[in-house]
Amino acid sequence: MIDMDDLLSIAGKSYHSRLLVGTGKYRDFAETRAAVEVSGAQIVTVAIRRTNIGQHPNEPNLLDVLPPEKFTLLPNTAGCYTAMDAVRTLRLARELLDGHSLVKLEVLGDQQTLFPDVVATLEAAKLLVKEDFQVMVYTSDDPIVARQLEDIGCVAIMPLASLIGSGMGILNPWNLQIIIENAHVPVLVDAGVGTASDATIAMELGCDGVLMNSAIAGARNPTLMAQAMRKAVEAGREAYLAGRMPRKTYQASPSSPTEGMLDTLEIPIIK
Ligand SMILES: CC(=O)[C@@H](O)[C@H](O)COP(=O)(O)O
Repeated sequence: MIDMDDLLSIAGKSYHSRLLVGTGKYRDFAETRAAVEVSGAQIVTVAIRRTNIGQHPNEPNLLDVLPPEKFTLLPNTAGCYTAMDAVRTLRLARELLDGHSLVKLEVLGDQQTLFPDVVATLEAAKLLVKEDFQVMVYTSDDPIVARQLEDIGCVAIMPLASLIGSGMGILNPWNLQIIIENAHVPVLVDAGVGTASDATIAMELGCDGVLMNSAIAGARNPTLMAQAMRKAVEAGREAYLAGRMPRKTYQASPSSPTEGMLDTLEIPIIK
């Protein structure tokens, strides 16, 4: 049973779900809506430069299927390659969403890897925090950059598990662990989750949440995968809170007592 008091707290607001989902790559808005519903996600991220949330008044609007009264929208800067592009994109989002300030910043370094440009990310984060945005920030799994982003005032740090859309899972759990241990704001894995066990591992490591898009949207059955991801995040969180059995050295330990066992037959040594 889920502990209803175990809440994810971001920028002063609390959420029961620790799974955050993207809204891209689905066949249509109906499929997006179905997957988001089943995932149980309360925070959904929207690529402002790709998705219509009012920029094009005569086209289908994502907000009609994911109303802001029901979901916390997280406008993101997917497709931005400079700090200023990202800042301008989020200013537009704030206008379209009546002053909404919780955003996800990502500034990409190149079109091939979609790795974050951490220098530009730091620059954009500084500008956005100054403009009173509450910035959740996509970054590399570098603990030093994570600390610098937190020092700037970002409200959540979102290191990648692996390349966006790759589905390769968590490549560097050790770095993630350092980031988690040192952070004073929520840490959420973002990008690269491929299947349910990846999400569980992230949560077992102590992540506060997981953000994903491709693993659900790209599954053969997106709504079924959305359900699996919801359970995976919950299971990982529970395992983390329960605390795993000690794992000090790789050494066997008999499951039944060894005292009082019958003597074995003496085996002659063959020369
Ligand atoms: C960084 C970013 O924009 C993420 O929201 C990304 O879209 C999710 O990555 P996956 O598609 O790999 O889950």
